[in-house]
Amino acid sequence: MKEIRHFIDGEYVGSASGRQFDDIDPTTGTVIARVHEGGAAEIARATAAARAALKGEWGSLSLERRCALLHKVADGIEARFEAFLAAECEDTGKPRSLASHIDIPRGAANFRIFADAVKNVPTECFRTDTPDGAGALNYAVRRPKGVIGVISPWNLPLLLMTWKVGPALACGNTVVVKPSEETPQTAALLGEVMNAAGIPRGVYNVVHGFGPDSAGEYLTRDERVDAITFTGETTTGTAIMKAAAGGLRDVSFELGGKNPAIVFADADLDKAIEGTLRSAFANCGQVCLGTERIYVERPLFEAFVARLKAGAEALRPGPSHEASTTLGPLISKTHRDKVLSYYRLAEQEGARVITGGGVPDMPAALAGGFWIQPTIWTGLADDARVVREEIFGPCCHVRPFDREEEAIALANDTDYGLAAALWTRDLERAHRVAQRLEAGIVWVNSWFLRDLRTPFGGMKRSGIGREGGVHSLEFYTELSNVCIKL
Ligand SMILES: NC(=O)c1ccc[n+]([C@@H]2O[C@H](COP(=O)([O-])OP(=O)(O)OC[C@H]3O[C@@H](n4cnc5c(N)ncnc54)[C@H](O)[C@@H]3O)[C@@H](O)[C@H]2O)c1
Ligand SMILES: O=C/C=C/C=C(\O)C(=O)O
Repeated sequence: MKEIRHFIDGEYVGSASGRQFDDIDPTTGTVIARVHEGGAAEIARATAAARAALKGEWGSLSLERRCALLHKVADGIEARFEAFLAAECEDTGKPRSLASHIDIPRGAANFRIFADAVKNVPTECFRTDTPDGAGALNYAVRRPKGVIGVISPWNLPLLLMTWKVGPALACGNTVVVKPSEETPQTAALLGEVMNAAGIPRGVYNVVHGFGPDSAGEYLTRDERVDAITFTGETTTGTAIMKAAAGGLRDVSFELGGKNPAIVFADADLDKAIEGTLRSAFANCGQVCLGTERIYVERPLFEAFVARLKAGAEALRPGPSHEASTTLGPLISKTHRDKVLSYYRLAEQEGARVITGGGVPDMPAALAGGFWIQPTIWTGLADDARVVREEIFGPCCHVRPFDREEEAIALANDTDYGLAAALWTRDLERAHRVAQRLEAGIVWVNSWFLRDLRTPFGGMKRSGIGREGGVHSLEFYTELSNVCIKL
């Protein structure tokens, strides 16, 4: 049985308590590894190592050298592409075709983009007039924030963890990562790549465990942590904010969503269907940017629903490695029970089930997996819980609209504000509507098309702050202003 240990101060270590938990394969429900559960002792060791590294070789490296090392980390991920791909697919059950195009390549990209950005983003300088006429110079300088606590979710484990670790290290910080208890493997594997790349010990640390009363909560309360960057559920964000408040630690939150798509009658139907099938069902609907509410202009509504139904029913559940697999399972039995409870709720709330609504028949070898049918509903009221609450599964509700103003009001009628998609050939309308949608990211005639230099994050209950490009540098550094009297 594989054993997954913490990575602290450049070494793999077990838990002082000896406590361990199971890592489960979501395609079969079988145990694939035993994982050490970190507690206060492991968090203390990791944060001490991270603090010490700031004062050691890492803290005195030149910017050029630090960025060169981060490119070597990216090289290391690419050199061990198959190992990362196998680990990610084993932990999540997602199709290899998905992880090989999205998750693992972005693991490397998240180091490269910030190793380059940090060298090319200027800080401001002002020449200031003074009464004596000699003037003064005011210029800003960036310094690392210190030790960053990184808490990441299970849906895109390597991508979302490195989306935080990349910029944090590029800015000269050190990190303590608490990956999701559901998906420990790629965070652990990255420790080997860090050592091989020559990243000094203590710069990258990983402590496995859960949230409350476990590694996650201890990390958010540790006095040696200077800031917390978290990706996960909105309710968890609230708990972390309370824990971080004690030490007045800065937070960056990427939280939940209930993202809308608006499809106008003039949209390219083929493109709108292709994009919406991905945004509703990719990663078995476990993407925070995914679409769970779809609004279609009435003349196109019936045709759109029919095409979406056909696309959903063409998805093939199966093991990650099979090329024919286009739909993986949900991450856990607990999460599947949650999504199935919404499937039942939808019918109680009066939904018309266009397709799905249950669990597919799977071959005996996969019968223990957390499989679920992609599901499409129509006919629900705008205040139905299924239309308002994040489900985080392969399901969506489709509703017709008649006027542009109505579509904007419906799309914005949510407590969240993470992402939105808009499909129309009328570019004036695209600009007009996109700028009125209350979402951090709006895609027009596309979805999940990512430029890592752009601001990324949500408003309302979808998050605090933006990361991406210069926005990550804003969070992972402290700015000082120096005023020189000339
Ligand atoms: N906005 C984004 O970019 C984004 C991206 C991916 C996922 N998400 C959201 O994440 C959720 C799914 O992921 P999840 O189920 O892993 O989320 P989650 O909030 O249950 O857990 C996320 C991480 O937080 C840890 N955690 C839980 N409680 C904690 C606590 N009290 N203190 C410290 N750590 C704690 C977990 O162990 C895990 O590592 C969905 O709501 C999804 O929308 C958002
Ligand atoms: O499930 C949510 C996906 C988030 C994706 C990113 O954070 C990204 O593409 O940088």
